[in-house]
Amino acid sequence: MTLPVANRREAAREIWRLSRGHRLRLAAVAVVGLASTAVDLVVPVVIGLLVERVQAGTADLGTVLTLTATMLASAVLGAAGTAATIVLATRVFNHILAALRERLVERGLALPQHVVERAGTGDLISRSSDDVTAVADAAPTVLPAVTVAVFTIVVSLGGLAALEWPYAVAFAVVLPVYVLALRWYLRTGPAVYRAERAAMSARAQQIVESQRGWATVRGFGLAPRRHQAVMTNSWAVAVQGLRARAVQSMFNTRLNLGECLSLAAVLVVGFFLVDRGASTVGGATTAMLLVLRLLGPVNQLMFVIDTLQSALASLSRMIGVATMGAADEQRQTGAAVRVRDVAFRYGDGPLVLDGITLDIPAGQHVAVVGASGAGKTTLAAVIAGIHPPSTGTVASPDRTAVITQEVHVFAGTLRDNLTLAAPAATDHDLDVALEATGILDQAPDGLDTIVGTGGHPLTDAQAQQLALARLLLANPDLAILDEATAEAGSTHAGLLDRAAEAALAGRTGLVIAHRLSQAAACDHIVVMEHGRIIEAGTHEDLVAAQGTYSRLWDAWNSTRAPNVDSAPHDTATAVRTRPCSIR
Ligand SMILES: Nc1ncnc2c1ncn2[C@@H]1O[C@H](COP(=O)(O)OP(=O)(O)OP(=O)(O)O)[C@@H](O)[C@H]1O
Repeated sequence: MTLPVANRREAAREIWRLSRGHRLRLAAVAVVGLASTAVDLVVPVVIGLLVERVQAGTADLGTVLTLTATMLASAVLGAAGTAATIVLATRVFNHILAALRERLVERGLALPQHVVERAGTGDLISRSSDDVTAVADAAPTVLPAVTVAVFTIVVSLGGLAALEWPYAVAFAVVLPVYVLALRWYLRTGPAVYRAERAAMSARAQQIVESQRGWATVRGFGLAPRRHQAVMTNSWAVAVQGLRARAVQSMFNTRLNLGECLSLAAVLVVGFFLVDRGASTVGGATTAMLLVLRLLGPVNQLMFVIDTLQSALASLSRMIGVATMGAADEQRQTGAAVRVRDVAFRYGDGPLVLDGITLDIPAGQHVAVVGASGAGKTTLAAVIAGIHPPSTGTVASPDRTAVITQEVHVFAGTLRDNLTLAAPAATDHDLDVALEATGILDQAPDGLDTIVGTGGHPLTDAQAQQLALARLLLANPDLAILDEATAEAGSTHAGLLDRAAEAALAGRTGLVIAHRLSQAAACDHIVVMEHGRIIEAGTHEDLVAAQGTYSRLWDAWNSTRAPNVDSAPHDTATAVRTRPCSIR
């Protein structure tokens, strides 16, 4: 599933909305642009006059100098006006584009994780980089060019008609050639540009994935395969780029044909008019110059439409994300969790969760146990809102924190690492959290202890404690501990269990329990097998029921050493990696 692309109407509506507050400036861009174009058109008229005077033998030095000065003045004024138009337009569009980019980034960051995962982060990155650049490059030239071209066409056609109507007709007869060229281009161009952009997105995705997973790529010797994939994508970009350039050149050929036909038409008409005395040579000269003057902006308009098409394709992709609904599929329920008849499958794969119904009342702690692959982590992810259920409904607290085995320690002080979760927390708050999770006495410089790369080394268990302290500070309504203490050795397991207990106290909790002592400490336990809940109840109920849990409990008791924390992990082995996330 890719991220959405806005259609033309949605894009226009969003641009109009973003232009609020800049409309006066936009009007100024149009006025200055139109005025400078009008001034530019003085030149052909003056040259025609000059030709007439020379032909009539009335062109004295004074007349020539006056007309030349008029032409120079209009050329300078026209150039200044065009420059002013470009500066004004650039400013206005930069403001609009900045607002759009902000919205894009804001929406992109707020997108549910599963949406980004399915679409690929490369697509999102490409939209906020390649597409923004494409639009930014196009914006300052498009508006002035369109304004100038439209005005020039209207004024020049009016001028031709005022000279002699057949001139205007001669040009108008050729206009369908341009219209047909444009229609062909608009039909062909956008799809080619979109394909080019999509290929660029796919390439970005491949590169991002290879860079992010470099450790895996190296570890499994996947470099040649990744390299091949990037090569294939780069080739696709090149092929799509060639197709786009081919379309451009076919368009140019059609424009050249239009240019040639319009000049020929006006020349032929001019010849007949002058021959019959219906027009002067000066008039015919002005007509030809007006047509020549027209061709520039007409071609410019066509070329801008080319850029415009490309920019619009990018703009539609940006607006598609910027206007994505903020709706979170999950319903919120205060601090309780309600799961109803949930089924889930990864892509087109088999059902991984099937008919799951579960209630976690506010403030209660539920443990999930089961063999590896039973679906425990998937259930936690569905409840956390990381994956939407395939069918059924999930209602869970808005503020949910998930801790997995993979905890990231940022380079910096313990204080830096903790204030990530609660920027407004005081040192006292941080100390309390560190103390509750038992890490404070292991930090030589207290909150100022430097950790992360090059700093005081933290064991995996200490990193877990740090994550639990962050969770305490973030103070979510629901804490999901997915294998948070699974890998702790005998010395640390007790510490981690106590840290987890402190982190869960006073909030709703879902614990993927690997040591059954963890499960026994919870209010309620569900046992999963092949994506289904096969048993549920309190520890005592389940032990008394003599079912799967009871067998697991006996096995676990028989293998554990006198120190309960030294027991092996008995219900699951695989470790899933997902960063601690707080919604
Ligand atoms: N991203 C994924 N894409 C496809 N299948 C997946 C994915 N993640 C998990 N699975 C499959 O879903 C099933 C349930 O996996 P899950 O990790 O939820 O089980 P688990 O009970 O948490 O196991 P463990 O304790 O080993 O983590 C397994 O068959 C697993 O292979």
